[in-house]
Amino acid sequence: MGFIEDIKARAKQNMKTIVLPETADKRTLEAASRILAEGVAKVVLLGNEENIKRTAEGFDLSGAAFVDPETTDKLDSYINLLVEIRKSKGMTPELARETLTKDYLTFGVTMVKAGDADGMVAGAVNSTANVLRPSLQILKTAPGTKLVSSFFIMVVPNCEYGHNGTFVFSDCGLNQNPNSEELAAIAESSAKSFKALIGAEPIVSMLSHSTKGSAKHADVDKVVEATKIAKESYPDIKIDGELQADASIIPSVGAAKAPESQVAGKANVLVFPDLDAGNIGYKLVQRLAKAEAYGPMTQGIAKPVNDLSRGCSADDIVGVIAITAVQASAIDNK
Ligand SMILES: CC(C)(COP(=O)(O)OP(=O)(O)OC[C@H]1O[C@@H](n2cnc3c(N)ncnc32)[C@H](O)[C@@H]1OP(=O)(O)O)[C@@H](O)C(=O)NCCC(=O)NCCS
Ligand SMILES: CC(=O)OP(=O)(O)O
Repeated sequence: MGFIEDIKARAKQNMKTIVLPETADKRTLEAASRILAEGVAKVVLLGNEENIKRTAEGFDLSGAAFVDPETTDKLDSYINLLVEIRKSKGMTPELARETLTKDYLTFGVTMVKAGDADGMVAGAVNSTANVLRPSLQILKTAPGTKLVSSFFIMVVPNCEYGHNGTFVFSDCGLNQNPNSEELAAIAESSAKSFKALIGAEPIVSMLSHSTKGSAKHADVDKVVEATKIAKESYPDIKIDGELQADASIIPSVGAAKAPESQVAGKANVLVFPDLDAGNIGYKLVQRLAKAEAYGPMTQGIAKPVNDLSRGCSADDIVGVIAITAVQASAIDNK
C-alpha cells in the first residue's frame, strides 16, 4: 500500500470532521466530493450552500455539511470565543463579528478551536501567511511545544533513498529564518511527524552547504549549533549534521563525506537551514522529480490546520485532508 492509501485507510477508521473554507475554489470542491465518496472524513463547507453547489457543478457534495458564517446560529458563541482569546490583542465583539463573517479562514479556525471541527485545510487560494496567522493566533502551540513549524511529506517515484522514496522535508512553509534553537525544535517536531505519519524510524539530517566542516560560514555555524542542541535535547532521536543533501541521502556519498555518521546516506527527514532553502527545495523535487508533495502541514500546533500551495491539484487537497484527519485522531489519542 502506498503512503496516501495507508493514510486514507487510517483516516476512515475515525471519520474526523474537516472544515474547508475555500469553497469558491473548484479543486477544493472536487477534493471534498472525493473525500466524501471514499468515506475518508466528514466535510464542512463554509459559505452559501446554493453558491457552493453552483461552483461544484459536476461534483457530488451530498453528505457535506454547509455552514454559512453570516447566518449560522453559532456566530454569537464564536464571537465570544474569539474575544476571549484575543481581547488582550484588541479584539472587540464588533471586530470579531466583522472578522468571522467576512474572513472564512478565521471562522474555520474558530470552529476548530470550539471543537465543532477537528481540523481545517486551506491555502489553495489564500497565501500561507493568511492561512497560518489566524491558526497561530487562535489555536496556539501544543502543550510542551515551543514552536509551530511546517513540513511536507514528499513521495518521490522510483526512488530508493529515504524510506522507499518517502521523506519529511521541513520547514518549507512557516519559519523564515530559524535560529539554532528553533532549528533544533523543528528537527524534533519533524521526527515526531515522520514517526506518526509514516510509521518508520526517523533519521534526521540537518542540512547545510557544508558537510562536517567542509565550508566555513556563519550559516554553517548555525546548523552545527542546532545539531548540538538537538542531540543534547533529544538523545533518542537519530540525528546528525551539518550535512549536504547528497551526503544525507546517498549512501556512497555519505560514506565518503561523513564516514563516522549514523545518519549520512540514510536520512529520511531533511531539516533545511531556512525557508528559502526549504521552500525552493521542495518545489524543485515536486516539479522536476514529479514527487507527490503533501503540505505544508503544521506541526507543534494545538489542533491541525494545514496549508496548501496555490499550485496544488485536487489530488494534493485530498491527500492533505486525509493527513489532517489522521493528525486529528492522533491528538485524541494523546
Ligand atoms: C506565519 C507568519 C505570517 C506569522 O508571522 P506574522 O504575521 O508576522 O505574525 P506575528 O509574528 O505577529 O505572529 C502572530 C501570532 O502567531 C504567533 N507565532 C508566529 N510564529 C509562530 C511560530 N512559529 N510558532 C508559534 N507561534 C507563532 C506569534 O506569537 C503571534 O501570537 P500572538 O498574536 O498571540 O502574540 C509568518 O511567519 C510568515 O509569513 N511566514 C512565511 C509564510 C510564507 O510565506 N511561506 C512561504 C510559502 S509556503
Ligand atoms: C507552500 C507554498 O509555497 O505555498 P504557495 O505556493 O501558495 O506560496
